[in-house]
Amino acid sequence: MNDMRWIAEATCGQARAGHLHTAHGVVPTPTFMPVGTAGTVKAMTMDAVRSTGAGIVLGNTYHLMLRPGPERVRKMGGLHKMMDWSGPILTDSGGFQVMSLGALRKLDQDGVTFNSHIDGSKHRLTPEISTEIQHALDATITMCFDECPALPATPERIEQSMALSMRWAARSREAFIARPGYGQFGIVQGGTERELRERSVKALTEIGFEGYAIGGLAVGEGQELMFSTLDYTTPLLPDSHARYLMGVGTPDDLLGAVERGVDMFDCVMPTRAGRTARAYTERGTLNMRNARHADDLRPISPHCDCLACSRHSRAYLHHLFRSNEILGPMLLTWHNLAYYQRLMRTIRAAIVAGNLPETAAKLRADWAAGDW
Ligand SMILES: CO[C@@H]1O[C@H](CNc2nc3cc4c(=O)[nH]c(N)nc4cc3[nH]2)[C@@H](O)[C@H]1O
Ligand SMILES: [Zn+2]
Repeated sequence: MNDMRWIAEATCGQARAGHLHTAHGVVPTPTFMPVGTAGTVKAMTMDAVRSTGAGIVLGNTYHLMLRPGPERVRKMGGLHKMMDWSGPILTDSGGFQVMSLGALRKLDQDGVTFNSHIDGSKHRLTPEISTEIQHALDATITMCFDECPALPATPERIEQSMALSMRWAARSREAFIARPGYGQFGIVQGGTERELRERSVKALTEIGFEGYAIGGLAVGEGQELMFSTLDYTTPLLPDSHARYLMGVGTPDDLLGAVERGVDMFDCVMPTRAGRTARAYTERGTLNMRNARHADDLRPISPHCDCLACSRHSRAYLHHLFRSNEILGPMLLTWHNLAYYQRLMRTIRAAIVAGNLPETAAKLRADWAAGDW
């Protein structure tokens, strides 16, 4: 097999459908990656994740390096065997998690020194260390080690941070060990500053990667600014490579980002919502703790084949969450991930059929129509 590659199948406006060919299998895009932060998609067995139709999952270098640690992951046969997932795994590089999780951290030109949020122990991440850990984890897709500046930030701060991330991208690429079917993605930075985004894309495409991520977004800037940043950033990226929008998003975010040329997504929303009684459906979201569900014998969604919808009722989910039963978060996480995968399949089919505008209008109308 050659290096990992994304092969286009169809376009509809800026939107693209294609396949990501990897050493661990082929993934149809657009695709949504369930978040498996610490080597588990929270509240899900991997059989359940597979049943939703997920093709690729995400892991986090930051969490896995702290616990169980790369050496123990290796002793368990590597991340794929440890998790019971033979498909592709994309690992984030740790910088974002350090900045958003690490209690105490010191950023310097060479990397980041931080104390574990678990036990306070001292650790260091650099482009080389992060890339080596991702290699030890046998990540199918390795992410560059970057710095994602917290917003709001001055254009000067964004520019300094982007320039640092581009230097770190070159060092990450230098440390990457190329293997057939494996790849490394560069991460575009530059906040919501058009000229900085353009410079970042130029720097990354001159280095050359198997795919490109758009970072520095979904950090509180809001959907309008995220979309306007995508409007001028995705068209600058090579048509022949996969594009991954990090940390996004709601169903409406996913649809709008696919319309702007994005192929890959990851977000904690469907799994986090599943644990907090929030159900995603074709008609918007439901709070399963709400008393109005107490006697409702209908499934969460009539269009869903997940275990919650095929075997149980809204009344049962309501009962489970009111009783704080562990089965509640399990079933609702399963449902939310099944909904996200069904949504991506619907969007993908519309791109291939050439009717994404009509399908998008129907999706938005249904979300606005409210519960059945
Ligand atoms: C605002 O909600 C919080 O934010 C996260 C989602 N938003 C997000 N933006 C990201 C940007 C980057 C980046 O620039 N670089 C790297 N390496 N990884 C990233 C990961 C990201 N995730 C969720 O954790 C959620 O809790
Ligand atoms: Zn369901």
